[in-house]
Amino acid sequence: MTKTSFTLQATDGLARTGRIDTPRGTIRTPAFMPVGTAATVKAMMPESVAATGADILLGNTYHLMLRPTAERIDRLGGLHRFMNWDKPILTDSGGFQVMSLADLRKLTEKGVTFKSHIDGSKHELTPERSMDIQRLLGSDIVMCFDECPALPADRDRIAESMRLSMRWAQRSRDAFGDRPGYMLFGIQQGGLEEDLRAESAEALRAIGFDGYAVGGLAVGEGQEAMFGCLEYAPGQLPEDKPRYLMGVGKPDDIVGAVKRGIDMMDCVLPSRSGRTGQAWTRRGQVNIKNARHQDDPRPLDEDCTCPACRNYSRAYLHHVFRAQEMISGMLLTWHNLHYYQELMQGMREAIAAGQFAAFEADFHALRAEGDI
Ligand SMILES: CCCSCc1cc(N)cc2c(=O)[nH]c(N)nc12
Repeated sequence: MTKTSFTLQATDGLARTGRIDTPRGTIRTPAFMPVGTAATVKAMMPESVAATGADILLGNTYHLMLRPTAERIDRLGGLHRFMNWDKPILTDSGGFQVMSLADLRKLTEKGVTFKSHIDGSKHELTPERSMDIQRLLGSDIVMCFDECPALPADRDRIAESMRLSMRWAQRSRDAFGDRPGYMLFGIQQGGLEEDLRAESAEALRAIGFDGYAVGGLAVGEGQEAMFGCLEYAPGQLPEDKPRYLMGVGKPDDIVGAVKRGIDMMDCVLPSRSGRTGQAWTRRGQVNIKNARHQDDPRPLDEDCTCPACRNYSRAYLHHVFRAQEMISGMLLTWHNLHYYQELMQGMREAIAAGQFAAFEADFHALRAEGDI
């Protein structure tokens, strides 16, 4: 197969389930995408990430351009070969990470210049350079180069930033060119302003993309404001293309986003919190470092089939976290990513069966029971 396609298979209310077909494999939607920032999902072997059920993972233009550089990865056969992951990879375009990580940033119409947070070296990112880096990496899904303003921000700042991102979206589209088998996603901006988001959606639709991201959220606005924006933002985007909500989120954020028409999400939370001893379960969150677990022979989650829950007790997990043993982050990261993928599979099945409302009710009822 040399082409890509998105097929909607069922809807239930605004929730949708479908598939994105690419030459490197199929992505079942709604999909959760683990984040592999520096060519690794931290504390996980690629085979383990695949075993959790992930169909796709994320990489970061910003991190990989600084170290080991996109040119080196290209010379070594591309990111898939480099990190031993042969399924699809989506890469973010770098602007968001520059604004959150780099030093001495300078933003102009052309792009951004900045100093590396690693060694202070000077760099420039533009829509054209971002497309070139993502091509060198071999990304299956390429993100437009955009600017994501930190919230809160006044309306004029949000409007100005969104319009810059739309000009950058056109330049990204022009620089990406015609690449059968690869997808380019536009990124909607506009903060929490419905009319600015509509303007952004129309600008992206006129340019034309293989998928559309809802950007500019999960930047401190809180769940209520995010859901308020998701009441209208997904519906402003083309119905026949994938809709990707960037940087989200906690399990209840994810269920609420799918309910409102989102098809793809990514977040560092399950892997990052796994390394700090925070387990996400169907009954809520468990801090395994809490002393109450030190004699508990039960698994994290009696109903979970991941290696951590099948083979280890809470007492053991508590011990290896207290002892700062490497296996601690491995086991809890595996559990969290497994749980996230189970949640996505449960939603895909519920939407296909027209039972999403019941799924959502059960999801919240289990968490309300407490006693975890
Ligand atoms: C690997 C990380 C991917 S998601 C990063 C991210 C997260 C959030 N919350 C928003 C944005 C955004 O508006 N634009 C871009 N490019 N990225 C964003």
